[in-house]
Amino acid sequence: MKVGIVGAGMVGSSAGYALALMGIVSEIILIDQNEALAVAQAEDIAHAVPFMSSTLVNAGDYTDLAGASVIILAAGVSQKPGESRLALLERNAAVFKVVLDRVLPVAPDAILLIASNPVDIMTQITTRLSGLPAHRVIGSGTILDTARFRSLVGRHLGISPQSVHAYVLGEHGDSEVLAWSSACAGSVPLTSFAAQVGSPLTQDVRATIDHAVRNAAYKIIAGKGSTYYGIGAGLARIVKAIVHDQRDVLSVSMVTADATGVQDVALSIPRVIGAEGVVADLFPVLDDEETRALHRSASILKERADAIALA
Ligand SMILES: NC(=O)C1=CN([C@@H]2O[C@H](COP(=O)(O)OP(=O)(O)OC[C@H]3O[C@@H](n4cnc5c(N)ncnc54)[C@H](O)[C@@H]3O)[C@@H](O)[C@H]2O)C=CC1
Ligand SMILES: CC(=O)C(=O)O
Repeated sequence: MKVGIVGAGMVGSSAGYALALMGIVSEIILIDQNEALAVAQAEDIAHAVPFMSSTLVNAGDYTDLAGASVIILAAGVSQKPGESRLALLERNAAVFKVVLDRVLPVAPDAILLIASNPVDIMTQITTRLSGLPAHRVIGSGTILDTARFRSLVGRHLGISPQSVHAYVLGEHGDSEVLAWSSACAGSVPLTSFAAQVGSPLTQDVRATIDHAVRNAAYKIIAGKGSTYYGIGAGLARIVKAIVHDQRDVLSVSMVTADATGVQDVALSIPRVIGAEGVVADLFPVLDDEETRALHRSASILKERADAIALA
């Protein structure tokens, strides 16, 4: 099973590193307009392989993507400190036009997995430009925000994040929605679990967690310039669900026919992921405030996606 990665910067190389350590694919091809960077990243990652797996890791050009099952698109610019994801739109849309022109002819059957920001709108643009069915163009969406949410709730409750079943919905960005009302720990509603373990989820606790999840990227970028380990692992997790046809429920972005009354908009909800890409959408039960917030998030994304000219 071959996976291509276009954009061998911090995010692309972190995804390649996570995939190589997991050993779930046979071959990884790294491509970048900076060829020397792609070669160096591939060689560095390949040197980790003997400790963990037998994945072949190489730099290549677009023709090497032939036969790839999944292609991760992580090319483009990233945020400067204080800059929003949406501010990257025009620059990364231009990069994707160039990249897709090279990717699609050689790998028409690959599932495209988008990481570049603003990831929801890049997913919408890629769906439009590629002509592929929406379920084969997946944005990493809120997979990372969901991980951040689960991590903080798990710490508060003193349990593993893997026992927290909670999702972040909507935009991977400022308008995202933490779905508290449907969240569980184990099989117990979160509020009840929190009371049982003596760590109640007060309004203050919720506000602190919401702020930390929503602003995690800004904080990390201010401290070290960019974020990459979290999304690298998240991208590898999505690839695993695809290549093993795992039917995992993950919060990812995809063009969605109707999201709280907003039509044809790419955003995240929990979705079932398997070999064909997204095989089912799962609309969580939300309270009124969360529904309003998701509608607002969908409207923001739809407006920006409709406004971008791709000619
Ligand atoms: N979806 C998510 O949760 C996250 C998304 N990101 C996004 O991922 C993207 C990449 O971020 P980083 O890896 O930190 O940036 P980076 O600057 O380290 O890497 C980007 C790479 O893209 C390459 N590139 C640019 N134009 C290209 C083209 N036309 N063809 C081929 N390669 C090209 C550059 O040479 C560079 O190596 C950004 O848009 C960033 O905002 C970052 C973190 C999390
Ligand atoms: C940069 C980014 O999108 C993140 O870390 O969430």
